[in-house]
Amino acid sequence: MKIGIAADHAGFKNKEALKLFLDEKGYEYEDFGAHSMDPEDDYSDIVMPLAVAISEQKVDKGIAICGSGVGVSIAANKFEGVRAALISEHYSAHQGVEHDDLNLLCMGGRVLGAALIEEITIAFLEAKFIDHGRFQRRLNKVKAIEEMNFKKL
Ligand SMILES: O=C(CO)[C@H](O)[C@H](O)[C@H](O)COP(=O)(O)O
Repeated sequence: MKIGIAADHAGFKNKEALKLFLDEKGYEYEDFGAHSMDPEDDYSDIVMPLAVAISEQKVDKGIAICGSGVGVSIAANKFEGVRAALISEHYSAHQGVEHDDLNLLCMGGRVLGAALIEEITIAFLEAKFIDHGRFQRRLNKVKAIEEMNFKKL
């Protein structure tokens, strides 16, 4: 599984800590930045390369952290094929993947502690989409909405 991670200035320290945790657990990942704590590393800029990689299926699952997790989730969901959600507890982290094929986990570095970020991350990474029945039907409807591309109407 190819994993990508990204964070703005507000999530930078969380991302660095999460990298150590992922190393310890044996996950391989690509760091899409930011690579320092520059306050001009805005969430929209830093999440874009990761969202593009997910959209182009170069990355299977992504993790994005900003101060609240709101900014990165809003920006990332503008990209085709990206299903980003702001998650702050264990249940939604795995249910989001199992039912909704969540592929970008967004978290708030100013909201969550390190232990919870780690627990949520593992739940998200270990979960698999249940690719049949009502979950597939609902996902197909979400994809159909995406394909309508309302801006062109
Ligand atoms: O949470 C965020 C967006 O939802 C951002 O990461 C920032 O934390 C937030 O906008 C606050 O920005 P600041 O320039 O660090 O005050």
